[in-house]
Amino acid sequence: MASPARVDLDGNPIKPITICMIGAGGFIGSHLCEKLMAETPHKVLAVDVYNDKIKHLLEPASLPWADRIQFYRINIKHDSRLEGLIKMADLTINLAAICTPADYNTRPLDTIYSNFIDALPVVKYCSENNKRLIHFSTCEVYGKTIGSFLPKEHPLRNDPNFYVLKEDASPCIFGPIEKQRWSYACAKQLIERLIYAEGAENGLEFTIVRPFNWIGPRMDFIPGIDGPSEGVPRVLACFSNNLLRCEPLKLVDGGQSQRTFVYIKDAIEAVLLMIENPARANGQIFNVGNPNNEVTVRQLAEMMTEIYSKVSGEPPLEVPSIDVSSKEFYGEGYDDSDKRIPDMTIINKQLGWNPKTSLWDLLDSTLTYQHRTYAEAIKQAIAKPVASS
Ligand SMILES: NC(=O)c1ccc[n+]([C@@H]2O[C@H](COP(=O)([O-])OP(=O)(O)OC[C@H]3O[C@@H](n4cnc5c(N)ncnc54)[C@H](O)[C@@H]3O)[C@@H](O)[C@H]2O)c1
Ligand SMILES: O=c1ccn([C@@H]2O[C@H](COP(=O)(O)OP(=O)(O)O[C@H]3OC[C@@H](O)[C@H](O)[C@H]3O)[C@@H](O)[C@H]2O)c(=O)[nH]1
Repeated sequence: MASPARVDLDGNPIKPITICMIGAGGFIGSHLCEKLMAETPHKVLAVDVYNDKIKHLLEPASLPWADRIQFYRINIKHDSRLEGLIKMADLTINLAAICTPADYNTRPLDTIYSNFIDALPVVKYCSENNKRLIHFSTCEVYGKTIGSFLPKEHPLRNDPNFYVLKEDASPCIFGPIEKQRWSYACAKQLIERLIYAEGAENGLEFTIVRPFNWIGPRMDFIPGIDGPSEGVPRVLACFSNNLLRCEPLKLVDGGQSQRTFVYIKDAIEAVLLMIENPARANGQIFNVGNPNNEVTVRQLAEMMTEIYSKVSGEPPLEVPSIDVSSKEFYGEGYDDSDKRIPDMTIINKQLGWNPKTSLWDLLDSTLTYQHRTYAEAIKQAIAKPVASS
């Protein structure tokens, strides 16, 4: 019996489309490709310089979706095939970016080029060819909260008007130019403004996504195992690496910054709704996060330590964390977002989406994955120098 036709939020049947996904080999791209292959009839032209995270979707040729996904090893900085792929597709999703904070102040030029200049042709080709674009921006475009400028004990710091981040109302507050941490946020803000202007002046159909710390399996890399030993990934991978190696977790400037974390699988549901409901998503900027999962970085470290001990069966370290200064950890020019609570009004109204997974549950499944994937390799890497001496 044929499976029932899939319908959108307004009850209309969903037609299969072709998606040009740029940055498909990254963390978010790999989960989005998985979802599209397993649960939809859509085709994906997967563009990236790497494909390790989607290899399991590309091989063997007997996979049920083999004729619906094709990988193109393309650096969008300089490859004339890009326009052709955008023309072949109904929708382009641009995920490509340098997006790890350790790069923002140490490789500021690459960061600005990657997040602004390299995204320009993608926007231009979509606009000129009347193709829909879903562009990945960031919650970092909000920068610091208004409340962060009030004295520590000021009562208005507890007023949501001073910290909740709203797509259509909140200002974007960055530090001075020498704090190059904000070069990423600034480049992302300018490409958002350009896309918005293409919509206003030339009718580009666009959706902008502002992810609020999406985390889960396959995020970044474990230094010395599947990435450079001196590399500094985002916090989930940094802390996972410390836990796997039985080293104290490093709390930058005391771990006082606050974040809300959302499970990648919840967030991907929101992206699928955007893909399949263009009438509700076009012209919108969406916060995608989980306002209920807020912790300080210190609390995150404590929670991950407890969960990892349960998952691995190893007792927690006697000294589970140490404080490091941001200058020591990231170098000159680092700065930080103090607090990130997404307002959910727009995504609720347009797409009826809400995140489901608690921080405890998402860390439990993610750390189970990290342990299963890396514990043995770390053990061998640690044993190596001893064995060869
Ligand atoms: N993960 C999050 O919580 C988060 C938060 C805010 C914003 N974002 C945004 O979402 C997008 C995806 O993030 P992610 O977490 O999957 O990062 P990621 O680094 O895992 O993925 C980015 C992918 O883009 C590819 N890429 C970069 N430059 C390229 C180029 N010139 N040509 C071809 N491919 C290129 C990389 O190889 C990588 O596979 C980024 O734009 C990022 O700024 C993510
Ligand atoms: O080992 C570590 C790593 C990180 N941290 C802290 O943990 C917090 C989170 O750091 P992450 O590296 O995950 O990145 P951030 O949340 O600061 O920014 C991220 O969020 C939005 C996206 O656009 C980007 O993926 C990235 O810029 C920061 O306060 C950082 O200083 C530690 O205390 N210890």
